[in-house]
Amino acid sequence: MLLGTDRGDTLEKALTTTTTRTVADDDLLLQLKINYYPRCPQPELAVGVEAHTDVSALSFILHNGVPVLQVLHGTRWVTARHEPGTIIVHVGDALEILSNGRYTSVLHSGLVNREAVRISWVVFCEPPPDCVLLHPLPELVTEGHPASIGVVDFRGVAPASSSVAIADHQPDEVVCAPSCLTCPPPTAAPVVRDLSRKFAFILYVIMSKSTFIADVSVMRAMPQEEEAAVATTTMAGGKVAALLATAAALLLLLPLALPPLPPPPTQLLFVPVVLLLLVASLAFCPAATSSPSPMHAADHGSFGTTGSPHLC
Ligand SMILES: O=C(O)CCC(=O)C(=O)O
Ligand SMILES: [Fe+2]
Repeated sequence: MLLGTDRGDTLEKALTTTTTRTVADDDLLLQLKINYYPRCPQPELAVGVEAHTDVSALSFILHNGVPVLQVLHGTRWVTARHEPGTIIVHVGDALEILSNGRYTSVLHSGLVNREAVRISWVVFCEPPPDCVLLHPLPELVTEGHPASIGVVDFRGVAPASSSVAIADHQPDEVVCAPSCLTCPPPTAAPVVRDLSRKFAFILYVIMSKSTFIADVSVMRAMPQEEEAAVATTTMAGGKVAALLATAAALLLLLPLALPPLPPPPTQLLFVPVVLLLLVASLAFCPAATSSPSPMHAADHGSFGTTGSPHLC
């Protein structure tokens, strides 16, 4: 034991002696808590587990090696070493009290990682929750080392004079890594991607409809004999419009293929809008002067080249 065999026995006895009875060694409570820290795209904005000390005597942390555990060392937060195949052991509040501050309970917190999920299995070794009263061991209270704290109820009702933070979970509390975990709200990227998707769809529908509407209007406006030529022209124009519409849709869909970070390519939205305007102008505002002959209509190649003043 940490304080030597004799004191170890004394500590153990203190941990298992209640106000009403003396309990056996195996009455020491071992509580298992499993923490799951999801990946987080912006770890600097998130907290996995807030800074706290464990109320236990000792905590044993089995971890999957993702180094997120922070420990206050003097005045600096340092990342605890996460050696593969090792466990991390924390001194908790109960041991700090019993040892009269010779061991100090570790203030620690958990961050989250951008790339990796962190999982930890923590075993808290604690006195039985019912009615154990903790106080510094008399052997460790001397003139030069007065009691750092009076008697405290392990349930966490620490007297005001207590220098020890009775923090973290209570023995019978349902522990809560996920609810302690706060990940920042989604960045704008997914929102923009979602908008892009909707916008692309709407745009595509508008494009196909406008092509269709233009075609029908053209047909209505044309004399019978020009219909065949105009149909050819419209088809050629329709192809250009369809191409432009597809390009616009592709540009809008592009953000979907991009990773969630870095920042959203908002400016991309302008390109399809310009294309849309271009197509619209081709569709609805053909050059007023162009009056293609049946022979050359197809050569103009511009969408909706009808020469019809009705459309513009
Ligand atoms: O996940 C860890 O390494 C620490 C978890 C912790 O501090 C706790 O559960 O009390
Ligand atoms: Fe902890």
